Amino acid sequence: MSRVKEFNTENSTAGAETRECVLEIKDLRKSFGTNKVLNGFNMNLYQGESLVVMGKSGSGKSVMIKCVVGLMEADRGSIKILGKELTHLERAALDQLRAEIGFLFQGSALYDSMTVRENLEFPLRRHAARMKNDADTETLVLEALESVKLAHTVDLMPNELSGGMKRRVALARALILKPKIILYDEPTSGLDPITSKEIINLMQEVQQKYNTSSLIITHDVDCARVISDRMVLLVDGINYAEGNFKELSQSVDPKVRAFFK
Ligand SMILES: Nc1ncnc2c1ncn2[C@@H]1O[C@H](COP(=O)(O)OP(=O)(O)OP(=O)(O)O)[C@@H](O)[C@H]1O
Repeated sequence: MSRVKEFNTENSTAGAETRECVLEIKDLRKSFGTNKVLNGFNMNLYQGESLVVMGKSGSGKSVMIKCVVGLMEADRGSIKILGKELTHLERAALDQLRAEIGFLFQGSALYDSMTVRENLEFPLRRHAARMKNDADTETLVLEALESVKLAHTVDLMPNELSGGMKRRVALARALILKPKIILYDEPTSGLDPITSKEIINLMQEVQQKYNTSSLIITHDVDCARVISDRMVLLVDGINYAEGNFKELSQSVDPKVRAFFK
């Protein structure tokens, strides 16, 4: 019997099964010595949806993301991205697949010694082959910056930008390869409520414009409420509960309730 508590009423996963699964995680396990961090984690991200994964500090969210992007090797389990099993891929194929995933890391992670333009050109240079038939670099850089309403900052240095602007430039950089999936790691952390709202609005806009699927790791209940089509709660190393925000926030299970206090 499944251990997962599914809150599967109304529209949470309705229709999800008929959509393409762009990221499928099955029975993911990762331990460090005796510390069993992921203990059979399962998750599906479907085309076009915004899936929020919430877990308390130290629950293994970053470990899960690192396994997905290939920065960490899982002990067991399967990760399929766009139908391709990660563990079976050679380096070149893995690199190609990585170009299908955009990341927005905590703290933006822009290169401080590069201009905004150079920051955005960086992934284009790394994946030059992917973009060879596309518009020229300048057009792509400006298009990505326009999507986050910051085309006028193209020649500025990161230290000339506010925290919220840096986050938006980082989002533009994540978008520049036109990825099918975007992974957001705590997209609103360290931002004030108004700037957080701006970022959330932009995340929704780019989702529509670029037709991406989003996996969002966050502690921010307000962010989860606004952005999630569906949520997975990571507790005790597993996908403990799944459902939409309304369903989960009305749960009587103490482990689920703890997220919404
Ligand atoms: N390289 C590592 N070596 C040993 N233990 C690790 C390593 N990386 C993570 N861990 C352990 O795995 C557990 C989960 O860490 P992780 O960073 O995934 O938590 P998290 O849910 O992302 O937390 P936070 O919300 O605070 O960022 C922690 O107990 C951490 O100490």
